[in-house]
Order: sequence, then C-alpha cells, then structure tokens
Amino acid sequence: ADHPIETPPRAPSPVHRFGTLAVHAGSPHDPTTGAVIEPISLSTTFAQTAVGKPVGQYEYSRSSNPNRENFEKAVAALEHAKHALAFASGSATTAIILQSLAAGSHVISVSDVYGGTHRKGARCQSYVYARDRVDISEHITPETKLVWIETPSNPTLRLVDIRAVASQAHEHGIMVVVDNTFLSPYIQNPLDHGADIVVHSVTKYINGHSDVVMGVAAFNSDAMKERLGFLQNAIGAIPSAFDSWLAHRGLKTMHLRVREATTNATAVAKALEGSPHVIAVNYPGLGSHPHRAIALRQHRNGMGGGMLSFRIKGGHAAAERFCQTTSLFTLAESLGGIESLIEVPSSMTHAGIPKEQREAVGVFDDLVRVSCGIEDAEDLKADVLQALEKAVVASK
Ligand SMILES: C=C(NCc1c(COP(=O)(O)O)cnc(C)c1O)C(=O)O
Repeated sequence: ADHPIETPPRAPSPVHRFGTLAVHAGSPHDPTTGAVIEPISLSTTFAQTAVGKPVGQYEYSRSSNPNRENFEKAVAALEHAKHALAFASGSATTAIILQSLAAGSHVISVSDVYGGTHRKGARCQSYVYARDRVDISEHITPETKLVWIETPSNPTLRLVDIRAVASQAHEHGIMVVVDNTFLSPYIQNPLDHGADIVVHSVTKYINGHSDVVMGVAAFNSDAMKERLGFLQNAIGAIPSAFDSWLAHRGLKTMHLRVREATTNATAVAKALEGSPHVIAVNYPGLGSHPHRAIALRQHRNGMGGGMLSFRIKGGHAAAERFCQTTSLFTLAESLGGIESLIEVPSSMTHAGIPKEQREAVGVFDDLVRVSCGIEDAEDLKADVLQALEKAVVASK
C-alpha cells in the first residue's frame, strides 16, 4: 500500500502476561512502511525544518534515539515501571545512579556484590558494607541516601528480603536500589516489593546472547527520570542504536531462555548436591538454600534462575582443574547467555576484593560459579559430573 497505515496496531496493555509484553512492548510497527520489526536508526543527528524545529522528536542520538527508546519502553513494561533508561553497561548504570546522589551522601550496600560494584564503593568513605541482609538500622546515618541490594548476590546466590529492607529504608527517607541481573525481570520484579530503582546488566539475561554490553535502570519516580535522564545525556554513557536493537531482540525471548536455564540449573544443582566431591551448593531453587522462603515469596513460582555456585573439594587447584576439564561449560567471565559458562570468582570476577573480605561473604578459593545456558540438561549434568571426578580424583 502506498499510503501511511491509518490505524497502527494496538500497543499491548499492562494486563497482558509477560510473554505477550516481551514480544510486543516498545515494538510499534513502522508507521510509514509497516515494518513489523523496527528498523535500526543509525543516524546520529536529525534534520530541523527551522532553527530549533526538528522534523520529528529527535535531534541528536546521544540525547535520544528510536531504538534505545523502544528498548527502554520494553524494559519498563517488563519491570512494571513507569520509566527505564539504558546506559553503556551495567557498571555505567551503577556509576550514574551513585553520581545522581548529592555530594557527601552515604550508601549502605549488602556486602556480597559483583566485584565491579564492590570496587566502586570500596574506595569511597561514604560506603558501608552491611553483612546483615535485612537489619540495616545500625548502618544508617543522617547522610544515608541509598541502600544497594543485589539479590541473588553474585556469586554466592544469597537473597535479600526486599520488602523488609525497603520498609526500614523508607522510614528514614532512604532509596532502595536492587540489582536484578541474576534473575531477569521474568523471575523477579523488585519494584513490586518496594524497591525504588531496579538495575540490570543487560549484558546478561536481558540481551542473553553474549554479544552486547549494556545496562538499564527502571523506576517510577518522575523526579528520578529527570535526574537520571539529565545524567544520561550529560555524561553520554549511552548504548548504540545497534546494541539497543540487539538487546530489544534478545529481550523478546528472555522468558523462554530463563525458563530453560532455570530447568538446567536445577538439574545441575541437584547433581552437584549429590556428589561426594562437593562441599556445598548455592542455588535458591534448592530446598536446602538458607533463603528458600524468600525465593518462594519474591521469585516467580519460586524459580531459582540460571545461576549457581558450589565449593569443590581440593581447594583452588581442584576448582581450576574442574574449569579446565569441562567440555560444554566454557571457562569465561560473564553470565546469562545461551551458552553455559563457568569461572572461579576468587581469581576472576571478584579478584579485586581483598581475600579476607571475600571469604567473609563465602567467596572462597574453592568456589566455582556456574551460568547454565539453554543446552540440554542431561548433557550439562554429564559434563559437570565427569569434570568433578577428574578434577577431584586428580587432586588426591
Ligand atoms: C561481568 C560480570 N558481572 C557484571 C555485573 C554488573 C556489571 O555489568 P557490566 O554490563 O558487565 O558492566 C552489574 N551487576 C551484576 C550483578 C553483574 O554480575 C560477571 O560477574 O561475570
């Protein structure tokens, strides 16, 4: 047809279920061509018909871009948020949220967080690591503005009762940020439990194909949108149009991938728990997990997600040997992709945290972190068990 489409398709409404929102939210058909999948808008600048009068709503890609906006709308819909803003990485998202605080603000963080997040706070006097995962009261000061939660935590898979921490924090006018990277919006929606901001390393489950580095924050506050939106443009740590397009495409199948990864992680965790070569398994989907009750309250159907970690007998040497003996699990940093990955946090993702601080939160030298992909569960189980046998028997 050579005429513009009269009636663009109805946008999905919030009453739709997750899978429908994942496929349709932030995905208008192109009003001119009718393209069902949005084109990639690579132009960094947009023509103006007169001074200060752009043709459409866009002027310059750092300030806003069609692909980034559509991705942000999709994330907001899936996190039950009014707003979402995308950044160049999960680390950039964390940094910009911290930058949005007034100078001299104090931050309370749970102590077992991703190494990159930990290092941002470790050098700031205005940061305290709370071992206790619910009662933050002893750490609150008149300058405290933010509580940073990672649940499940990277790499020990501890959980935090978001609602309990949020009710304490809000009594003191303190905001709560939850890093929801390990579960994705499919399994957990922190804003529904009282959090003020939810953040993701999009690099992980949301994009889900280990080919994009990106971050995103979602929230309801208009004032926060103005503040973080200003910093998004002023600092310019933004994702490219192509990365936004890729991440939006990945998001559309996230629920299918996360379901499959959870099935696989559950099977691998049970196999590890039954092995004589394993000291302990950290997986919120197991009945043995110390915070299982929180998972049943906060996670969709009590799902454990695709991430787990375990302590292998034989120390760091056995952990290293294990990671060099698997054939399906690739030894590499990162997580949440379609391929299964393993790593030794004490020497890799959390190496920057001093040993005594690492071990105080359970990141021992014999800890192996596992990101289960969407391969076949039986193949993954067999790979883990054969590597365990070889790694531990060889260390005797
Ligand atoms: C790269 C890894 N983590 C990144 C990460 C980040 C940082 O995201 P980046 O997109 O890698 O900058 C934030 N939050 C959590 C919970 C994370 O796990 C890793 O643990 O292998």
